[in-house]
Amino acid sequence: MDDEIASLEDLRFQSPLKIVEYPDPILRKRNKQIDTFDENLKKLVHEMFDVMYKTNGIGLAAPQVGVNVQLMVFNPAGKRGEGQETVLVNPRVYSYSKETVLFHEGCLSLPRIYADVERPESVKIDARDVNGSRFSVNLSRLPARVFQHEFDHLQGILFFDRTTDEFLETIRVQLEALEKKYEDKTGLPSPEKVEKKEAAAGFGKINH
Ligand SMILES: CSCC[C@H](NC=O)C(=O)N[C@@H](C)C(=O)N[C@@H](CO)C(=O)O
Ligand SMILES: [Fe+2]
Repeated sequence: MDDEIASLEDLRFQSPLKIVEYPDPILRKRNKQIDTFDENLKKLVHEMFDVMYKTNGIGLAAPQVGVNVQLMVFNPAGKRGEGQETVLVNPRVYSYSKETVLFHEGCLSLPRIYADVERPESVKIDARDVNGSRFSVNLSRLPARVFQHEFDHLQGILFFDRTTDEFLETIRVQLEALEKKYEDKTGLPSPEKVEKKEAAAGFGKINH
């Protein structure tokens, strides 16, 4: 676990939030712990839900909007006013179920790309809420799936890092198109290429 604490500067953001797409290096950076529970954090959370709903998401991690801190929001219903909105600050996993399930997953940072990803069916976590109060919760089914997808973002892992090389071949063209889009937009070489997956995957070894 990364114990570095985010400064006020690290928590600064620009409205309206925009989704950061692969292969932007922001998605692979370390995400710092939050210990400032103020109005700025509440505004960031509110705007994260806004952009998540607007882009047809069901979960969003702070690095996906360019803020490298340990924060995620999700609502498996995907609509404001429906389902349950969850905000997790500095989440930690206590345990994963042995039972795993496959799910067809998409990512707002990899538009229109989907993959079957195997993950534990349920997970026990603890976290702080937006006011800084600690709580524990057991998640299963879709909430557990979304949590694990967002928790990966907080470790710099993208869902295609968890697929087989054979599957990767089937989405290579789409990943390369995103790499070209990044190069055209920034004038910089893509910081990672799909064929260099092994070297570029996150900043830690994937455990399951
Ligand atoms: C199944 S976990 C997906 C979480 C992801 N969050 C951030 O990247 C996300 O919201 N992805 C969307 C593409 C998504 O899953 N949208 C839903 C509802 O439109 C879908 O079924 O595609
Ligand atoms: Fe994602």
